[in-house]
Amino acid sequence: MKKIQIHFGLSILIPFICSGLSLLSVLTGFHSASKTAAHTQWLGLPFLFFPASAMTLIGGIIGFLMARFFLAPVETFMEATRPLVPETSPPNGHEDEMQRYRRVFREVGSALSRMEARTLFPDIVGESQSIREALEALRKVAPTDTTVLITGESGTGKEKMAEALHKRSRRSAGPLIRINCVSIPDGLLESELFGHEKGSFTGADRMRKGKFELAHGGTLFLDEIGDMPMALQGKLLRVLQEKTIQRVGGDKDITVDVRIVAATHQNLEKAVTEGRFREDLFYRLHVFRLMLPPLRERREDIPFFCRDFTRTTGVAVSGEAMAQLVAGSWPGNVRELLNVLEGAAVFSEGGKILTQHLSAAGLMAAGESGRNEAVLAEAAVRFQEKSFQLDAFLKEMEKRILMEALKESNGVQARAAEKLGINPRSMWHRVKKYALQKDDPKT
Ligand SMILES: Nc1ncnc2c1ncn2[C@@H]1O[C@H](COP(=O)(O)OP(=O)(O)OP(=O)(O)O)[C@@H](O)[C@H]1O
Repeated sequence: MKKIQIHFGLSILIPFICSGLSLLSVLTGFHSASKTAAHTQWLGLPFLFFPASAMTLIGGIIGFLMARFFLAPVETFMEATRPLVPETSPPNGHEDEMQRYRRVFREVGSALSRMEARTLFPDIVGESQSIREALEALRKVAPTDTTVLITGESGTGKEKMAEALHKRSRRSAGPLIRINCVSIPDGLLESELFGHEKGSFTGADRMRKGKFELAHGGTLFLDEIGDMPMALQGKLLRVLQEKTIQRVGGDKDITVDVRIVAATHQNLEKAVTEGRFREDLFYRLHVFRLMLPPLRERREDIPFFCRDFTRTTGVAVSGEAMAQLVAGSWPGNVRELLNVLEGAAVFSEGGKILTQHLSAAGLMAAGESGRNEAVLAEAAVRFQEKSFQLDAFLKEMEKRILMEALKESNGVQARAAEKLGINPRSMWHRVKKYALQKDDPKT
């Protein structure tokens, strides 16, 4: 920067020096003329000034051009790139700058990979932080052959994730074979997994391939792995290590090329400590873990499920019904939500789902314990609406809470007041303010 300033200064100084020198020559000429020549020589003085003014002018033009077309752009460029290339590098300043750039690059990078994950898995609904993280993890692990363990309560989408994983893997052209370890009787599970030779047990009248062989070149989804009998866990571990199987009643090793994705709603760590699950198998499966939280912990996804439901069925969900869905407790998670929507759509006769259709479809009101959580969740959803008005929202909530307390107290205001921790007089005022007597005949 200093260099540029010196250049810029010189471009102004040069014309001044030129004009100074010319003025000096004029004055010298003037001096000699006044000493030696006649008065007529004074007439020649304007001609002496002429070269001086010309030189000043030319110097000025050169200086102006240098500043305008050469130095100024360079200076502007230096100014623009100054933060990238610090002139001086004070230890802390430099470090901060680098940290800032690293952070920006990191943020841009992670935003891009999140966007990529979203576009890679269009079937997975949800925009909550946990779903975004799950999709990002899926994006990373899908193209590898790593064993994946998916955990989460029933209905949280474990199988859905396994399908998405297979679709995005190198094995997508191969089969995705599912087996539910809990729904098959213990005695049959081994033959289901590894197949059997003809005559190996009563009823085995022909050779049958097991799920491992059927999944060759693809993915085997072992659902409810936590419920696999201990004896079979050992055999499964051997297969995972050696990548070969033996059919029941057979002695030939058959090589299988299978990627394992296992799922469970159980707490496997606990099962290991309680001796119900083999520790070595747990570590063999636990290479990459995907944890799906229950729907009640990601209520912000519910409007997205409703939107997806409307997109696929054409049945809209009213704002009030949506609020009620968001407030639900959903022990059956996404499966239950989708069932309620489907049932409500039947009651709505293909129109718009209203709150009465939800109750008809069996949606229970949020229980005592979930109420606060539900109110907060509803606030969070409504807050996203453009027309959100805090005062109106708070009034609506107050009215709903008062009604609820009155209902629970059989319309006895003093009891309702006690429940709500307000004095009876304040209750009376509020009941009057919202004209609750009119709405609730019990009061
Ligand atoms: N994120 C999601 N996006 C779209 N659909 C989902 C999502 N999560 C779950 N579902 C749907 O919810 C239903 C239940 O999901 P899924 O069967 O995958 O759950 P699960 O955790 O495997 O249940 P279970 O443990 O009982 O086998 C399915 O119809 C599935 O398509």
